[in-house]
Amino acid sequence: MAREGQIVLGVDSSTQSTKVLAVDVASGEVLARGQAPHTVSTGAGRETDPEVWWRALQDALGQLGEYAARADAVAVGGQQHGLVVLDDRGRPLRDALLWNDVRSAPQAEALVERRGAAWWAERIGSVPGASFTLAKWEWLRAHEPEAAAAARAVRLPHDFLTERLSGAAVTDRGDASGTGWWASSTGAYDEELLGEAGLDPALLPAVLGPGEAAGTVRDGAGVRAGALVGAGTGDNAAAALGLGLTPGRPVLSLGTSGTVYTVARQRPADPSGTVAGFAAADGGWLPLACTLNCTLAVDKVAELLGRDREQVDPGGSVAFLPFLDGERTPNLPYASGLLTGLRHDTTAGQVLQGAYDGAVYALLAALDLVLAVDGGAAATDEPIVLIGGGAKGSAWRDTVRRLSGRPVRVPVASELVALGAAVQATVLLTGEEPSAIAARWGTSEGPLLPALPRDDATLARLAETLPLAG
Ligand SMILES: Nc1ncnc2c1ncn2[C@@H]1O[C@H](COP(=O)(O)OP(=O)(O)O)[C@@H](O)[C@H]1O
Ligand SMILES: O=C(CO)[C@@H](O)[C@H](O)COP(=O)(O)O
Repeated sequence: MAREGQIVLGVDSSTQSTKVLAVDVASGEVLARGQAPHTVSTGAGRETDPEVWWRALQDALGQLGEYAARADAVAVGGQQHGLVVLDDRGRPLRDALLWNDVRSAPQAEALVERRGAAWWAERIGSVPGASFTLAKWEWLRAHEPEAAAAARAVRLPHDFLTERLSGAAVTDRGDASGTGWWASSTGAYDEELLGEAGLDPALLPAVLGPGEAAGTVRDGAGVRAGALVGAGTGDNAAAALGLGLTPGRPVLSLGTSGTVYTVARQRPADPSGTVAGFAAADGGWLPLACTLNCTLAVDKVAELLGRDREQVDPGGSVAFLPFLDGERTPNLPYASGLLTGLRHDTTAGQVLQGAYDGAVYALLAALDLVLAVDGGAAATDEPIVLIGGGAKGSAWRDTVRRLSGRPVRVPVASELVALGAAVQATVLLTGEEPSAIAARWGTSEGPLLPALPRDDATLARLAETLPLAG
């Protein structure tokens, strides 16, 4: 039972920033919020110093006024897959290799080649691509063997922060399932794969079950010492908790990454590699497809065109694949952007609309495969739940409606990842099911935008440029 006056903190440590919400446990009211930016390297790789995340967390906590010092529990949702290597005092040996760093593509290809995609899908639950932590570990072994050999702890981004808060070396099944070395078929680390990777299992965090606590906040960590600390989870799994997501309801998240997912009763095992078979934080499954080029790619195109991101024009004949960072879905890590179909009468606004269309096309093509995990695509009148920073934009909303032909629900509650972490923290206090907390807080309530007629002409133009199974 929720007690009057109890407060939880939910943290979202994602690619571009850390966001923290202070939430009233009884009502779900957001009492205060804080946000601080991260720096991500540019060029061939994508790296961030984990100390940047810790400083951003402290900065964001400092913006909560009295609430950090009054919190009863805290949990961290974090960007998935990133490789954090630490020395024996918990200090980063080098900057973290992030999920959107495609330098590890050759290592991912070699891993898949060695066992075959079907083996990975069946045993691990996902066919590893460049984003997976295992491919990053192999990249590190190949390019910086001294850093790999010096590692005394290997963590994911959210584990790193949970450990700084609580001193506990723990993770959860949701984020562990994005490593490539946690097998969804057994619910445990795959010691055979770890052996092949030369990675001592003793360097990895313990995997906590749903509802288990990591421990309590230690002195000087920026949150009331003694407050309970949740296991945390990956950011997409956290958002699913935050929404109280039920099987068959599709979510589309527009952030640095684009993701489409649902929760499923059946364990996903897609040998095509399009659908990652992640575990959900509450014990179920989280089939998910992820793109590398979403809001940042579209914002870059707007900048190149000298336009505001909302200045789009309808119509025209372009097909634009905005794969500026290489791409993960479809698996084209060496790709770059492609623009075709330009005419004398093409407007800059149509080119910008083309970038939105290309980004959303790649996501929607994967949606049917995501929904098929539980045995069939959901009814097309089932609304897509639209979240992430991009969901605030009209051009994004209209593009998803036009290319999906489905209604779209935009929850009023922004920051679903941080809210999901707050739900996980609340479980520690009240013992409720996460879905009951999300329902009590009304997290998925928001306007329902009606379906628009599906724009088959644009979809056909894109499919002609790049056919995608869907
Ligand atoms: N009002 C808005 N309209 C459209 N897009 C927005 C708006 N505000 C923020 N964004 C987009 O949201 C993105 C950040 O989304 P977010 O989900 O916070 O990212 P991440 O979780 O990956 O750090 C930015 O890249 C920006 O393009
Ligand atoms: O790699 C994935 C999912 O597999 C990404 O979704 C990351 O988890 C990063 O998320 P954002 O920073 O874009 O929220």
